[in-house]
Amino acid sequence: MATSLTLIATPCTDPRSSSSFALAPRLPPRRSRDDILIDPRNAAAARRRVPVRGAVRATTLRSDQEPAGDSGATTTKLSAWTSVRQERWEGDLSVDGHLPPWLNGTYIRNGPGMWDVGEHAFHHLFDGYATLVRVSFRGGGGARATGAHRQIESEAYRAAVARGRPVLREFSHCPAPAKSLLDRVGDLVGLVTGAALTDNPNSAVLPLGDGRVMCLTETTKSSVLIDPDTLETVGRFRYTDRLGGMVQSAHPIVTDTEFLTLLPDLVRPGHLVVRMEAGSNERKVIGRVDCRGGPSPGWLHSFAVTEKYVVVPEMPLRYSSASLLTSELAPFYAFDWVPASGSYMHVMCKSTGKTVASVEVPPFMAIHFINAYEEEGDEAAVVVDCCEHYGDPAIIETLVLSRLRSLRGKDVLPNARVGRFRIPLDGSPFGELETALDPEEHGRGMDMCSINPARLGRKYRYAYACGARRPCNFPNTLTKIDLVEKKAKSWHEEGSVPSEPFFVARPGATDEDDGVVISIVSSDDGEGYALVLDATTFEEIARVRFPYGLPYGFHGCWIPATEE
Ligand SMILES: CC1=C(/C=C/C(C)=C\C=C\C(C)=C\C=C\C=C(C)\C=C\C=O)C(C)(C)CCC1
Ligand SMILES: [Fe+2]
Repeated sequence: MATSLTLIATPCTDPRSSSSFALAPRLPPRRSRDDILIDPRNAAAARRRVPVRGAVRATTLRSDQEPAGDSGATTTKLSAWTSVRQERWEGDLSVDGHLPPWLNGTYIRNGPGMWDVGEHAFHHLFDGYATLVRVSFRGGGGARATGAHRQIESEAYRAAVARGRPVLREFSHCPAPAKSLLDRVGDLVGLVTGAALTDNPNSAVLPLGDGRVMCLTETTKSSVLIDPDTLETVGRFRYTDRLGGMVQSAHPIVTDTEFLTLLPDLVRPGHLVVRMEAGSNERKVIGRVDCRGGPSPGWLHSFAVTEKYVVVPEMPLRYSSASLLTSELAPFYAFDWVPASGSYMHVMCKSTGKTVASVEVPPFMAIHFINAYEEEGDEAAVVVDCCEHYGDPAIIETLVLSRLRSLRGKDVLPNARVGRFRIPLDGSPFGELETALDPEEHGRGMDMCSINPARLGRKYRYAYACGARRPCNFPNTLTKIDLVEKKAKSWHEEGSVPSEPFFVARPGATDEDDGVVISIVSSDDGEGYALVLDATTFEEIARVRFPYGLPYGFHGCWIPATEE
């Protein structure tokens, strides 16, 4: 079996695009299925898996360690959990349906699209090397769009490709300890300084207020800038402050003027709340929240803000400092589940840095916060919504790749709901956690959410998220949640895996749901397309098709076209 991962340039001439190319890693052949020849010149053939003369040979990187499949896992053409087959591609996309004439700009999605390197197959969804997918809409409602995908060239990715195996610590993967004493000293230095941790920025993609576009995940060093047109990795985002910190939230809150984020303190459990002005690389501390439980801060993938406050969650799934500093896996990979440590919500005033509320709340488990807002009056409070997994960290294990591949159609997705916290601002010691709407409305699946950004930190009505049509092992619907009527509408197609529904507002819109929702879908028959839904009716209005299936990805963003 070929194990070399040397990158080889393989020119790819696509008559529909003058700038198409592919750079395919030399990869081990698949064992379980036929190799696939993808030729962007013949999308239909690629979809039917018909080899095309002169096509770019791009071998699929599917893991050999896939368990003996059931539920059709061995026969499906679904590409969601399969490594992207080429390092990059770019070309024209065909549109089925009618795009709104005002849709003029670029949608980019980030996510872990490559889970295999050399002989090594990653174990967990979160481990994959970052793959960007772009769809550019030209406005005017035309029947064409352009698209691309490209790997982010982090140090973790480049080193893995060069060495034919992962070199840095990924979510569920710790590199084997060095053999020589000298190398072991080097390893220790790497662990203590954070140099041994990944910089693979596979979670979010964020247009900053100054026009730069950042991709990142949970390590501070994973912040990189990319070119939104070419998807090229521009380079690491260098913070010019001296705040350091090994980890950060993967979801900074970015507006035209600022970038707010949280830096967990693993040594003295707490979080620094920091702000960076648009155009700057310097984070400044707003304040510090001390954790109330221990022994380390609660995992903080995302958080929420209101107009005046930053809400800092503290849940019992806590960073395992030992795991991050010794490169050994904890019970939940990088985390420990410590239910006795309690669950808390802290509220910090953005302008003074003072903690105005710190309450104990019922146990919770949330990866993604949806939004938050202030309620005024006699019973002033902060309301915070999240995708809540009933205080159970089982969702982490649900996202192991072998389970995603082999348990399709089995009803093993843990229940989730829209959890709504009420944090009183009158000094009361406790906050409430209730279910915002009957979870049956969205099939008891709930994650990967977006809102109209104009409602950020304000009272709002609609959230878009992935829900469930059971039986399923992964969220498989796109769902619009009406938090006032407490109802949901869903899009679903049997066997398809849609990624985060991302809301894009119509320019000039005043209604909260006036716009479209974009999601990238990996379909059961092996196709990959951007689905565009009318956000008001939640009806499908267009599919923008890639000539090959796409891997699952996490979060998207929208960059409006600039006036020419
Ligand atoms: C989490 C830590 C690390 C790495 C994290 C990475 C690389 C990615 C995390 C991605 C996440 C949390 C994605 C969440 C997706 C949730 C889904 C799809 C939910 C579906 C539910 O139904 C480090 C940097 C390795 C170490 C610190 C912790
Ligand atoms: Fe996320």
